[in-house]
Amino acid sequence: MQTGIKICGLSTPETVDAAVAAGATHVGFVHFEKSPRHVSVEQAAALRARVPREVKSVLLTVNMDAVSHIRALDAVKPDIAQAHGNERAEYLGLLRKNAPVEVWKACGIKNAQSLEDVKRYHGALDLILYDAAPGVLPGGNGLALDWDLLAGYQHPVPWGLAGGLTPDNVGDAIRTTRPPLVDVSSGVESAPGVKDVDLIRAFCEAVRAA
Ligand SMILES: O=C(O)c1ccccc1NCC(=O)[C@H](O)[C@H](O)COP(=O)(O)O
Repeated sequence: MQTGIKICGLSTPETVDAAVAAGATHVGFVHFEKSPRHVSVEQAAALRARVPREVKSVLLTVNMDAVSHIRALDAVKPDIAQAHGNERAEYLGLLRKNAPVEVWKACGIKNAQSLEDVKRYHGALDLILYDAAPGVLPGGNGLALDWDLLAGYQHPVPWGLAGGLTPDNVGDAIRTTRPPLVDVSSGVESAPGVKDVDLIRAFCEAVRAA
């Protein structure tokens, strides 16, 4: 099956259109003020409105209070809410009950124990996104996790691979871990927060060629 492609941290109409044209299956908007990719709820709603129905939109947040989060989801109307902080399973369950979205949880993977630790979320989410452990930011740091930890792992829930992926290494990542979905942010940027349409295209081509 073709690997899904999520281009995350898009903040301009041009790069959203480029990601869609390049064949991304998911586009992500980061609503987190400390991020160089931050967009306001209003900006995220305007970007989301450009996305055709066959491409899924993701609103990424970090440790937001539940009421503001549900309000933001209501305004942006993404297909998916991606929680990228220390949100608990109960919080994800609350979102699932109160917003008409899939709920994804990003988890930093340091070692084999991390894979055990994320089991606490099973049952409370629709997809788990394995990322590198947090760096300066909770995500979007361009850091890769140890792909060998995922090689041959029997995943109990739907999952995706994030962290340090680039057009040059995504083929190796796919061959090693066989992910249903890959997620990239800084690997398709010319500077933090500045997406590069040529890199977006190259990334999508590399995924399809893998
Ligand atoms: O991208 C950000 O700035 C960000 C900030 C806070 C939490 C998460 C963030 N991004 C998460 C993503 O979905 C990234 O695509 C994922 O962490 C991979 O990032 P990268 O290693 O830069 O490709």
